[in-house]
Amino acid sequence: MTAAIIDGKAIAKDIRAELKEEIEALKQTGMTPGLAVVIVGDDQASHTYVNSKERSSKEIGIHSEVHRYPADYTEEKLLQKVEELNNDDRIHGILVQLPLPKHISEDKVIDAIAPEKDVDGFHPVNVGKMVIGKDSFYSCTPYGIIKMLEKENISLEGKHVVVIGRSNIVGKPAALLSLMHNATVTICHSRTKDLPAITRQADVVISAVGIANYVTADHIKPGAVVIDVGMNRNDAGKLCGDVDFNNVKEVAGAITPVPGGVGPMTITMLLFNTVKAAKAKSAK
Ligand SMILES: Nc1nc2c(c(=O)[nH]1)N[C@@H](CN(C=O)c1ccc(C(=O)N[C@@H](CCC(=O)O)C(=O)O)cc1)CN2
Repeated sequence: MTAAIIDGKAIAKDIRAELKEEIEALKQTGMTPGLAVVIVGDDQASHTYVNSKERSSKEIGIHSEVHRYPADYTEEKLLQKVEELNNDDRIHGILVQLPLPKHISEDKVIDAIAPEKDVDGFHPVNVGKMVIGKDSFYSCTPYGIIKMLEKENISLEGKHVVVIGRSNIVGKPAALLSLMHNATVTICHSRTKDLPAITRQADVVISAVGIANYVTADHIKPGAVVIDVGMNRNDAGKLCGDVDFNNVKEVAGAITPVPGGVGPMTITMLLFNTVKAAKAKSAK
């Protein structure tokens, strides 16, 4: 069997086109969704992601602001900036790019963002709502996985989803969102014993461990769906996921590539959440 390749780029493009139309309609009512992105420090990959967020926002008509600060910017000043953006009526979504420099507490900064503007879905209020199955802003990468499966007509109802990784940003929300879609969910992590024995029971494997070639063909039940969230560099410096793609695709029923799988959905769901925040504001 050779797996169907799930094209995240194409799905992201379709969703962005839908959002563009929705924004045009919102603009007719006098509402322009606004997104503020804050970045501290000089991590090159983070700057690339932020530039992409700015470009993607503008392409679909979102008012976009990026606030760039040097690595020695203080926590106090950053918290003040967040407060200013919380009170800015043109801004419906606020995102602080992670990771932050070590001297700044990510928790403090995330907690300072108004939950109704937390388009990253990282604030404890939004995480708590998700845990109890309520609508909220969901973390963009796992939400992107769910949207991607929906667009591919892959239902999670009654399926066994095995998530590898327990981070607050990907692993835990991916598990909770799968549960919300009536999957039976297992979370595996670095202390899990006999991982392949568990993943081989899965109808859907979501890997978010950050180790190249961690998931091999013997981890996968024939025909299973394999979602690769990893972003690693191989020995040749090439971007690759957690999954041994060439061998796993011969066993799986469907698989996401890296690049071009889950990655493009992350920024798309940020745009989606920004439009959702703007609509919620205009409904008030
Ligand atoms: N505040 C946040 N910080 C971070 C988040 C986040 O969701 N919110 N996620 C990651 C980085 N990230 C967005 O910020 C992100 C990562 C990857 C991609 C992506 O499109 N990847 C492409 C490959 C890109 C390349 O060639 O390097 C792909 O997989 O196809 C988008 C966004 C950490 N920080």
